[in-house]
Amino acid sequence: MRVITPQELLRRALADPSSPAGAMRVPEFLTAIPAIGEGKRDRILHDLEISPVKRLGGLGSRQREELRAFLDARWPELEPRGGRSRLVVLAGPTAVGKGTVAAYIKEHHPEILLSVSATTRAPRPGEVDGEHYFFVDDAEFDRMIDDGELLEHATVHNAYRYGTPRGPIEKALAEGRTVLLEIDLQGARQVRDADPSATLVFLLPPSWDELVQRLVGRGTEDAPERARRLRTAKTELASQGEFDFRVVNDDVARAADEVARLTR
Ligand SMILES: Nc1nc2c(ncn2[C@@H]2O[C@H](COP(=O)(O)OP(=O)(O)O)[C@@H](O)[C@H]2O)c(=O)[nH]1
Ligand SMILES: Nc1ncnc2c1ncn2[C@@H]1O[C@H](COP(=O)(O)OP(=O)(O)O)[C@@H](O)[C@H]1O
Repeated sequence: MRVITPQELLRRALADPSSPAGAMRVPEFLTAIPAIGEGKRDRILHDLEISPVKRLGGLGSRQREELRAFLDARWPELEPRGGRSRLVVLAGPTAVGKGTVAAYIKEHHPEILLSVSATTRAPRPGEVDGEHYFFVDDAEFDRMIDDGELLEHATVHNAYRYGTPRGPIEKALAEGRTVLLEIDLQGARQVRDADPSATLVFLLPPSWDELVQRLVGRGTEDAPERARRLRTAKTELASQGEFDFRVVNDDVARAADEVARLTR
């Protein structure tokens, strides 16, 4: 049987406060950890300013951060996140807001590395090489594949090629950082095959109509291209069951924080 680490228990409690883990009182949680007796338990509660009647699922954001930091500092040797690697994939249908949510995470959770992909498409106005994408030509993209530099790659929307450079990810993971990949469904499947312990998150629109509104509102595709993408979106939505977590992008900040929380 796999032992559930305190970190994993806390993660479950925060992901679903109505779960058994969420209903657990903090003192009970602490004393369930080997090496924490009643004296130590009371000192921790006092230091972290957590009331003994608090349940894990009811912790405020500052308290949960402090509790997590405390656990991480105390048990750095524990395997992170109950056997899952810190490689996290964010996928979802066109215009659901993947780019927007990923940009929010990059700004508000600087501890998470947002992977920069290579692509054969041309830069759009304002896009910076090496920051938004590594813009390469077909020959260079082929070379990267041949030299094994890409963790995954795919042709997206039947147009350009996109791929995830392996080097920066391996370096960040080795440093214990979380790495977020914002890639398409084909790429998500390749990552899962390459690393079954990766965490796959599927971003959902609040409704189909809202998805259509976002695609139209963005104004970056003409009508035939929008129709084509919406057809693809239907098949992509049907694959959401392959993912470990589903997050509804109703509000950017809320959805981004939920994704960031799942990655801990
Ligand atoms: N497989 C894969 N897909 C990627 C990668 N980088 C970006 N994508 C996907 O490529 C698609 C097109 O991205 P982009 O050119 O920025 O245009 P967008 O449609 O406006 O987001 C999006 O669905 C991204 O998720 C990558 O490295 N690998
Ligand atoms: N939670 C949200 N509420 C309203 N509009 C959103 C939300 N998230 C994203 N959008 C808007 O939807 C459009 C598509 O978002 P984008 O990030 O480009 O999608 P994707 O990367 O999934 O194709 C953009 O115009 C963006 O501003």
